[in-house]
Amino acid sequence: MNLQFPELMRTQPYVDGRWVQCGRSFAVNNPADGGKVADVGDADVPLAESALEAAAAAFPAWRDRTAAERCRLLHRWCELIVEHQEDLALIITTEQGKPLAEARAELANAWAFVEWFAEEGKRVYGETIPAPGTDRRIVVIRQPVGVVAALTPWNFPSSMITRKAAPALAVGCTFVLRPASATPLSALALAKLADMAGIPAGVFNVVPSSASQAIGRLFTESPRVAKFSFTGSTAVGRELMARCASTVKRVSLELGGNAPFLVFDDADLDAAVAGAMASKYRNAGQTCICANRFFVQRSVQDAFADRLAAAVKALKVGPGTAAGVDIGPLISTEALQDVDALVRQSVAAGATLVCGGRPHALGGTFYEPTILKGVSNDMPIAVNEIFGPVSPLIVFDTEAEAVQLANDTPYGLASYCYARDIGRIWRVAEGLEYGMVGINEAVLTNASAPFGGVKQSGLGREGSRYGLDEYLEIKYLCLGGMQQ
Ligand SMILES: NC(=O)C1=CN([C@@H]2O[C@H](COP(=O)(O)OP(=O)(O)OC[C@H]3O[C@@H](n4cnc5c(N)ncnc54)[C@H](OP(=O)(O)O)[C@@H]3O)[C@@H](O)[C@H]2O)C=CC1
Ligand SMILES: O=C(O)CCCC(=O)O
Repeated sequence: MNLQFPELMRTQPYVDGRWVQCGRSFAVNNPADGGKVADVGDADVPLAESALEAAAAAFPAWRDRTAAERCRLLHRWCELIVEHQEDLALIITTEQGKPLAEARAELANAWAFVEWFAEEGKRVYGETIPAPGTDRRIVVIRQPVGVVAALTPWNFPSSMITRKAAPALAVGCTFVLRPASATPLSALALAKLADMAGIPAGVFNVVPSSASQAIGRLFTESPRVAKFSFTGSTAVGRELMARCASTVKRVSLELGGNAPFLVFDDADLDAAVAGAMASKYRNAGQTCICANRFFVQRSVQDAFADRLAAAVKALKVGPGTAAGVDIGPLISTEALQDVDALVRQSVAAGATLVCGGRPHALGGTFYEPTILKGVSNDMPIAVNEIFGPVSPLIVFDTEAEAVQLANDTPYGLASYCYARDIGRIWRVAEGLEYGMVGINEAVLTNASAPFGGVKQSGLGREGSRYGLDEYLEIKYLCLGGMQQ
C-alpha cells in the first residue's frame, strides 16, 4: 500500500497509549486478489483484559474533564481523519474491497460522526421535575456509563467504529474495541490518529484478535465493562446479548436486516431505480440496510425490471482501486459461496434470472451483479440476509399485501417505499415494522439521524442525539429538607 503518511499503517494492538508487541500474529488479506496486506499482532485475552483495565483506570480523569475539553480533542481527531482521508480510504479498500469512491464516502461518514458528537457532547443536559411536596426538589443528571467494549464488523471498517466511539468519548466514557479480524488496519489507523490528536492513554484502545469468541466472552462477561456495543449478524448478537445477562450490562446491538424495497404503481420509476442501485449494489450488497427484497406492484413490474437491468448491466466489476469500478469483490470465499447458493436455490425453486447469477469471470470472490424475477417471499433468498449484489423481485397487487409481505420477517432494520400518493406513503410508513423507512430515498445513513432497528435487528440507536443516550446513565437526585 502506497500511503502518503506511512505511519498510518499500524500492525500492533494499541493499549493504554502504547503499541504492544505480540508473540503471535494473523494475516490480513486483500479480498481483490487474496494477497497478504499485513501481519497484525494477535491480541490474546490477557492483553484485552489489560486494555479493559487501562480503560477503567483512565475513566475517572476523562469523565471529569469538561465536555468542552473532551470535544476539542474529538474535533482534533476529526481534523486528522479529514487530513488523512485519502490514505484511510486506501486502507479500507485494500482490506475490505469496496471501490475507492465508496471508501471515501465511508470516510466522510466516519469523520462526520466524530464531528457531530464533538458538538453534541456539549449538550448533555439534565432536568428538574416538579416534586410532589414543597419540601423537596427533583433533579435529573446524566452521567457516562463507564468503560465501553465494542465489537465491529468488516463491511464498514471505519464508520462502524466512529459512530460508537465518538459518542462514548464525547460524554466521558472510555473505549476498548475489537475490530473484525478481516479489517483491523482501519481501526489501528484511527487509533494512530486518536493518539496524534492527544486523546489520553487508556481512553481509546484497539485489540485486533483472531480469537473472536474468547474476546467476545471477555467483553460481555467482564464486570469492568459497563456497556457492550456490537454490530454484526443477528445470530452472533443474540449469543452475545445472552452473555451480557451475567453482569446485567447495558447493550446496544446493530444486527442483520432484511430490508423490503416497495415500488408502487404511482412511483417515479427512474427515482426508484436510482434508489435501488444505491441501496442494493453499494458495497457489493454487503450492507445491513441494503434492499434485500424488492416488492414491485404488478402493473410496473416489467418496466421496473427492465430499467433496473439496464442500470445493473452497466456496472463495472473489478478491484476497488481500479478506475471506474462500481462493484468490488465479496469479503471471502465463504461469502461468495453463500450468495451463489441462494441464487441457485431460487432458480431451482422457479425464479428466473434477468441478469448475472454466477461468480464473475474475474474469479476470486467477484460475483456478477444479479437480478432475479419471480421470487416469492418464502424462498431462502427472501428469508435470509443475502449480503451480495443480488436483487430478488417479488410482485404484489395491493398496498395491504405489500406491507404484510414486507413485515413477514423477524428483522426490522431498514425499509424503503417509492410512491407519490401522500396518503399511501403515510399509511405504508406507519405500517412498516422497521426502525428506518426511506421514502423516495435510499441513502439513510448520516450522523444526525438515529440509525437502528426493531425486532431481531437490534437494540438502541446510533447517530443523532439519541446516540448519546446509549452511553449515559440517568441519575435522579432528590433534594430534601427544603422547607424554611
Ligand atoms: N449488521 C451488519 O452490519 C452486519 C451483518 N452481517 C451479517 O452476518 C453475516 C455473516 O457475517 P460475519 O462477518 O460473519 O458477521 P458476524 O456477526 O459473524 O461478525 C461480526 C463481528 O463479530 C465478530 N464475531 C463473530 N462471531 C463472534 C462470536 N461468537 N463472539 C464474538 N465475536 C464474534 C466478528 O469477528 P471476525 O470477523 O473476526 O469473525 C466480527 O467482528 C453476513 O453475511 C451478514 O448477513 C455481517 C456483518 C455486519
Ligand atoms: O451495514 C451496516 O452495518 C451499516 C451501514 C452503514 C452505511 O449505510 O453507511
